[in-house]
Amino acid sequence: MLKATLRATYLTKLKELTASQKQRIQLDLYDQLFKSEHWQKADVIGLTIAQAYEWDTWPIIEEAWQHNKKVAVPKCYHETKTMIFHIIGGREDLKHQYYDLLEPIVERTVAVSPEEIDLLLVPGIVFDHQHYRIGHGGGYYDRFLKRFTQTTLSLVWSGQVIDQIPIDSYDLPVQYLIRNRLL
Ligand SMILES: Nc1nc2c(c(=O)[nH]1)N(C=O)[C@@H](CNc1ccc(C(=O)N[C@@H](CCC(=O)O)C(=O)O)cc1)CN2
Ligand SMILES: Nc1ncnc2c1ncn2[C@@H]1O[C@H](COP(=O)(O)OP(=O)(O)OP(=O)(O)O)[C@@H](O)[C@H]1O
Repeated sequence: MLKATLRATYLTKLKELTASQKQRIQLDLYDQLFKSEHWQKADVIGLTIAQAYEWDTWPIIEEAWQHNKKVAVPKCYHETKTMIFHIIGGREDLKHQYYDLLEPIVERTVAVSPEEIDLLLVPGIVFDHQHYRIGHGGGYYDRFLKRFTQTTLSLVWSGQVIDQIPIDSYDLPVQYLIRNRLL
């Protein structure tokens, strides 16, 4: 199946999860994440502010802050399809800038280089067993991952995993997947 077809099919699947199904999956994923060594040893976590059909990232952000970890969120530059992560200290550091995405306000926050992010949580719509992913199609993470040498991890529901994604030369897999245990 083509990437675009897979993206559309699985986006629909994610949007069709009921609130309670989604909550069960999320609690399981958060639990595994917070118990993982990757999380425990990371001081700076890179993640996005989730859209409605993505796994909510606010509980992750709150947990990070409670444990004195720093949270870095990307600002997109659509001309170059690149991202720069900024450390946010609260919701007031975010505003809607690019599409519907909440992004850091540049004047209020400090940018970090990729080397300063210990653990990058990579969003995605479909994944395969080799950890390749399909995102929203901007190629933002493909470009970012090319120069990212730290740990990458995605939170994945079993309904989002397929045998094989058709990969292109620029696609890069994530290092670790945390998959839900309960169905
Ligand atoms: N919550 C969240 N934030 C995120 C991402 C994400 O997946 N989730 N991203 C993950 O990468 C980046 C933003 N990715 C985006 C990817 C595509 C388009 C977009 O509008 N695409 C066009 C068509 C593609 C194109 O222009 O080439 C469209 O849908 O019309 C927007 C944002 C950074 N922030
Ligand atoms: N390293 C790169 N250099 C140049 N172009 C790239 C690179 N990576 C991806 N692209 C371009 O970005 C486009 C989108 O790639 P792809 O469909 O794999 O995005 P995606 O992984 O679904 O999206 P995202 O990474 O934003 O979540 C491709 O058409 C490709 O031409």
